[in-house]
Amino acid sequence: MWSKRSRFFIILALSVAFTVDLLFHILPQLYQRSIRSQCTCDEPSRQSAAPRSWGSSHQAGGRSGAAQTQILSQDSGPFKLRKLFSHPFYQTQRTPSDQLLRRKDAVKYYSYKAKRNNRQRKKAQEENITAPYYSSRVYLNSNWLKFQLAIDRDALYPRSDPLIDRLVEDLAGLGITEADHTADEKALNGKCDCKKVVKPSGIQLKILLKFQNFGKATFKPMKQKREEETPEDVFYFVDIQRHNAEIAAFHLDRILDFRRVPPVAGRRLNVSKEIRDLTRNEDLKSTFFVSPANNVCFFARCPYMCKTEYAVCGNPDLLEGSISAFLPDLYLAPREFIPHPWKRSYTFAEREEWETNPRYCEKIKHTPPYDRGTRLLDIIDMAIFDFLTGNMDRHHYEVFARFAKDGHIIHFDNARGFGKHSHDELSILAPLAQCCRVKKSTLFRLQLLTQEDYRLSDMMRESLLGDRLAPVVTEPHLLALDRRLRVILDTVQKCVRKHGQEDVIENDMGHVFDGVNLNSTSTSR
Ligand SMILES: Nc1ncnc2c1ncn2[C@@H]1O[C@H](COP(=O)(O)OP(=O)(O)OP(=O)(O)O)[C@@H](O)[C@H]1O
Ligand SMILES: [Mn+2]
Repeated sequence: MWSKRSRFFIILALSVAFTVDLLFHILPQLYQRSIRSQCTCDEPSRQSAAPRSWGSSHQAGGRSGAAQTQILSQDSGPFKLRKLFSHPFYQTQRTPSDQLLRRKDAVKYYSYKAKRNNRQRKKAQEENITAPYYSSRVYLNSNWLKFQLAIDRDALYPRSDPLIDRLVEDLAGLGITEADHTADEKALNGKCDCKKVVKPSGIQLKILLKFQNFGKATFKPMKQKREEETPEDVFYFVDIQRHNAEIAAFHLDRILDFRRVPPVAGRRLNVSKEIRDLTRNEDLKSTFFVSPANNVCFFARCPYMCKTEYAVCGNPDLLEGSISAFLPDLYLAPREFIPHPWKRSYTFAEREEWETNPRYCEKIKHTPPYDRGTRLLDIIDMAIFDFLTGNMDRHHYEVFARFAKDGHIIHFDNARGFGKHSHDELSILAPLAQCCRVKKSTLFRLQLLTQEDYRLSDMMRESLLGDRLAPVVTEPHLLALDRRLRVILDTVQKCVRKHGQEDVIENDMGHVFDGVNLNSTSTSR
């Protein structure tokens, strides 16, 4: 058998092997496990983990502290939301609607643009910029194109389609290939050849992002922390834009079943690597600087009011913001830009007619495009939506030109909502209060959202947990939604008392819910 000496060496070798295993495998694993059990796990890196979206897989990941704890405590995702979306009020079928785009035209147009981009790539490489190559394989099957192709006369996206959740995941996680000023900022600098210039965008800073799959989006950076309320003396037209309001508005619009806000996701960008290094726009590049606190900052270059005081800064590079999916290019789907009939005066002293004339709605009712179809009712839906968020900045609205008077309104630009949770701005409800009209479908859903099992604040809380920047808004803002919902329903009730149900409630649901007693879903709780 083995000598004493070789037995000694075998034991020694085994002890060394065990010690190595203990030191380098067992202990680190135990340590990791103990950390994981306590950690509030910060968001993992951008590309490695797309945010968990409610429509797809339901494991918790990519969440920060409080939000993650909350998700883990609810076994498998958004019970309440799923229950809401399967309620009969959310199942009504409309007749198949007109699509906005013809697939053939869209594919031809984007293929042309991809080819043009590929040609520019060559030039860019000569300038030492790495530009991406777009093959049709990259974009023909992508969620942004599917989203654009699904837009129809009734809404920007279909109900309960997992496509939207996948698109939101893309917005929050896909690799960015290029950054630029948005078209309206280019127009201000005289560099836009676009036929349809929208309007000056003042001090608001937005960035156009292009993704690796040829999709596009607008990024609005964080300017105000979630916890800050807009000070009382600030006028609505100089109020700051809030990225979290853009995100929350998308979720609210979906919960109300309007589906008129383009999909939005929250995301933290590395402003050096994902904006400065990826832009070929020298103007944009030149607005970057390092702050005294060593943070990377940049600002909007525009003809008035844009100085470094209005800059946004990363920490030191990371900056959170909202990313909104692009609607089809204006070449494919031109939009009309229409002044809002209840727009506010954008001066300190002047008043608009709707503020002084109690019969203003009568006049509007007889003015095209409000004299037929659902446009006026859509404006009232938008007033309800804006009252809930507290957004007073609705000066214009946009519709797809192709649908003319029959198309839905697009709820663009919701960044001035969620400013004050402690104040309900009743004047936003003027279209409803003055016209005393509301769609039955809207009213039914609003009433449903006051019920214990479907409470609006609970729906919003749950829905927003799906965003990477959760919690997107603070608790008082969520509770304000319930309070404001009651104000809306009280306004409708007053109208019904004055004019009768027939005159106030527009039956857009056919006879399916004829048996439902509006009072059985009453506002009082
Ligand atoms: N997701 C999008 N897809 C396509 N176009 C968009 C999108 N978001 C914004 N736009 C266009 O850009 C315009 C300005 O956007 P938005 O109002 O959100 O920015 P803003 O900085 O608040 O501008 P403003 O100060 O003019 O209100 C919109 O009216 C719309 O025409
Ligand atoms: Mn705006």
